[in-house]
Amino acid sequence: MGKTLAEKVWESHVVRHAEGEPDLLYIDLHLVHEVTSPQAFDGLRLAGRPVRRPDLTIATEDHNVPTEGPSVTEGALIEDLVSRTQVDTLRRNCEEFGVRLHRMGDRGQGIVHVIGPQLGLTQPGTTVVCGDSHTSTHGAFGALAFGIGTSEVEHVLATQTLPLKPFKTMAVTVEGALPEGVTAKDVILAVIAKIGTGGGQGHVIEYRGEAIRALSMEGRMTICNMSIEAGARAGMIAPDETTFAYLQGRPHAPQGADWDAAVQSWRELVTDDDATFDREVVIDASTLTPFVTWGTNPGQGLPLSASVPDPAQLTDEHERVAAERALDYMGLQAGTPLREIAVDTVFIGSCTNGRIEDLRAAAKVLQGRKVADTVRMLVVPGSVLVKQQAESEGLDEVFSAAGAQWRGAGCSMCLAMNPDKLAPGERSASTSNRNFEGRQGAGGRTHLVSPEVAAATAVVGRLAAPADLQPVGA
Ligand SMILES: CC(C)[C@H](C(=O)O)[C@@H](O)C(=O)O
Ligand code: SF4
Repeated sequence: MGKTLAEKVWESHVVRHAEGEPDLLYIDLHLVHEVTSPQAFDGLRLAGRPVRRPDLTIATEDHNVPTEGPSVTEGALIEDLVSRTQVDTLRRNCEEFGVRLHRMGDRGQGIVHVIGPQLGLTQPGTTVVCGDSHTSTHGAFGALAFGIGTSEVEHVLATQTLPLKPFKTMAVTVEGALPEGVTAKDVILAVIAKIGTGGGQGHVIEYRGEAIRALSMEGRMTICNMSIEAGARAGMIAPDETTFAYLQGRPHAPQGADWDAAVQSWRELVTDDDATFDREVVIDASTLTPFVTWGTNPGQGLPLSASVPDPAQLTDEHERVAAERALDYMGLQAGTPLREIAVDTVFIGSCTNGRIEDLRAAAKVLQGRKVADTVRMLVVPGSVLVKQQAESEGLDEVFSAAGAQWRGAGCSMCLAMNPDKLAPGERSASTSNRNFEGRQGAGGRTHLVSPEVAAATAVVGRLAAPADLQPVGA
């Protein structure tokens, strides 16, 4: 019987298989950041072990870094003591164990899931792990990419292998072409709303179909990034010409004859025609529209044209209670049109939507327009290279002229581990991936949106799509 893409990558990495035991898989790339690595390095130290493959391990500072102020512009110490300790600990660990680290201020620094692809480290058919749930992002290249816990981080540091339990396979096929103005973010928010936050549990999702094939690599990363929000272990997209074109010439991509050989083998990385999936979901792309969340999990989303749902109409008891609680936390009334929800903060950034195409899309909406007086808008590039690219295209000037704040690279307001936070009761439209209670700051309220919707929302002051805006100059 044929094999799925995920099964092919898995099987090519098994270094030990024994009946009734997890397979031991070889890991090609281990990404490290400051939050989930300290105890792992402590464990190595205690056991007197080195890092087995420092050359396959790469670290960056992202979650705890401020995105403005002297620590960004002048290399001053991070003011917050907890954040400073985390970052300093990573620096000491990387120094001691010989791991490459992209520190604040380096050209290569940025969010862990932005820098791997950007450097050409993330390649088709590889296994990629990181102590971070959004490692699924790298699956956009046809890599099998998992988030792991801190004890697993230690295992990979020590052995470059990882015991993994078998997974189930799921296909999400998005058929047809996306309508004008509908983005990768809208697709994945719609997928999660359809299958639920537990819908992918235990599965590796492969995204397929014409609408997925038509996406750029960055759009594909946005989709795979949020697989974890559907409960999946990983998300994948088979590599194709788009993938190869993105990778070619990147610092760590193969070169010359090696490149040709690599592309030839990468072409094999497709699900066989006669392979079967444990579960299949089909979505008609033509039915999709800009999508926003109204609740406190990423599955509580609806088309922007809809209204806040009435929990009383939900038949599932669990869903009803969750919706009631979400509306209470979010300060929303059932029946309110989503377009009437006013926000005070707009955040563009994160490993979901902090890449150059996201910034271009937002700048295109803001060009010649102004952010509403009632809104503060943060635009945070996912990496220093994204920042430099954006500046070379003049995007920073578009953002600044519109009244948005142009920041340094990092996770920023995606999660409240650095100074970029919502105050209690504040409401954001955010291009990040999680809208949990307190995610962007205690008491903060988050609506997940695409960069285009975020930018239009900043202009209007209420949830809006670019199509809702007056033409510039009108
Ligand atoms: C801090 C880290 C462990 C966490 C994750 O695993 O995803 C963070 O990146 C997040 O997005 O919530
Ligand atoms: S940007 Fe957000 S989701 Fe991505 S790694 Fe950072 S905190 Fe996690």
